[in-house]
Amino acid sequence: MSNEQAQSPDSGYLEQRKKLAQQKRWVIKIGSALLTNDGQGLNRDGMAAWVDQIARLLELGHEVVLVSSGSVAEGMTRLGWKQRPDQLHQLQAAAAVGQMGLIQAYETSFARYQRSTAQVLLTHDDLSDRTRYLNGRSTLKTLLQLGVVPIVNENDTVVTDEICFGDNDTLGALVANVVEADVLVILTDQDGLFTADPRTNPDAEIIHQGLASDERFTAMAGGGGVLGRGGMVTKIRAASLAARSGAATVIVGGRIDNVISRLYDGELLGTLLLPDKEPLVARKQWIAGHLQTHGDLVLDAGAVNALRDGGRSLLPIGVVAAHGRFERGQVVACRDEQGRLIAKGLVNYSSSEALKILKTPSSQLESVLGVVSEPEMIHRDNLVVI
Ligand SMILES: Nc1ncnc2c1ncn2[C@@H]1O[C@H](COP(=O)(O)OP(=O)(O)O)[C@@H](O)[C@H]1O
Ligand SMILES: N[C@@H](CCC(=O)OP(=O)(O)O)C(=O)O
Repeated sequence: MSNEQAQSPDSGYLEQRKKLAQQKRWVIKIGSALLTNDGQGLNRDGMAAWVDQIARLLELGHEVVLVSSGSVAEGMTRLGWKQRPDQLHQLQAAAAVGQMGLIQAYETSFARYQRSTAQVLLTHDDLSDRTRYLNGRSTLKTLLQLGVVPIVNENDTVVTDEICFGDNDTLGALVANVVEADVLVILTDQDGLFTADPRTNPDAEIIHQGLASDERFTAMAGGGGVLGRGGMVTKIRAASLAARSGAATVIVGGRIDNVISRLYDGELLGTLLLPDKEPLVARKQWIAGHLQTHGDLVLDAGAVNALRDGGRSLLPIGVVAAHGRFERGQVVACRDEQGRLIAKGLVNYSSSEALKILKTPSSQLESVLGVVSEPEMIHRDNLVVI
């Protein structure tokens, strides 16, 4: 979605909203705070109402991937647990039990419209591995072509970071990148992003529109509630991740009557965060989407400038230190000497080789390493400046 109007806050809000109806591929993320009926199992009425609206979008020729939380809460109900357990393996067990109920509820609800659903359980690591990423992408795209609604959640049985943090927002953004969605809708328990957390600041005002990269929003965003836990911080970060593949993000209250349909009809609801840079090609999105990198390269000031301003490759001569263990072809973070993240990229040398060629001119690589495959530490085609 284009951002021409994003810079002029007073004009064009409604113009931008009208464009939502033209967006073909939607990723809709429904958060725990909404799905879990204040901890008493799934909010089935809410789910049925969102499904009604999604069915309308599908009927109108749009494609929808649903990213849904709620497995832990449903699992707790099925297991008769009143309190969210502290122990990780119990949370994971609850998620495994509850995922059944979650999928059953969606399956039944979409069946009213003769729509099939598909369960897709992913981890961030799956999306960091190039082969799994490509497999995941083709499966999701095939499901969309078949008119099936993929319902994505984290694979909580095998990962622990996300379940602790309670963050499906990032997963929603990564899925938006994978399927190259046009719009990411994040349904939550507040009407949108406010100037401060409205739970503690009754005077806070809603932000109608902005740029996904605007760092002021991160400062306004606080953590989450009891059931959902990532809070607004993860939603803002998700908007900026989604923007990398050109998707606009709407953060909006899922309890607003007919919210998805009304957004589609161009009503000024929630917060629209627009992408403000050209979308990255798919390979670069995949690199940028890596939340965990395999190691760090520390760059001198000249190398930082060459990457930032010159769009150049990273040469070994500009690398002053290498940390961590990585292999050729893995994603590493590039930092300046103060530790700030500058870029991420696919490295041409393993960590042991990289340590041997720190600050080395490309012409001398062969004498140090014996053989030289590439003169660059990271080629610019494999580098994303952050
Ligand atoms: N600036 C803000 N604007 C709106 N909500 C905010 C803000 N800062 C923090 N929040 C909190 O974020 C919560 C939503 O996030 P979260 O609890 O993780 O929900 P979900 O399960 O939908 O992801 C809200 O209940 C709200 O209290
Ligand atoms: N994957 C887990 C937790 C994910 C979660 O709570 O995320 P969020 O909805 O962003 O607060 C679940 O389905 O319960």
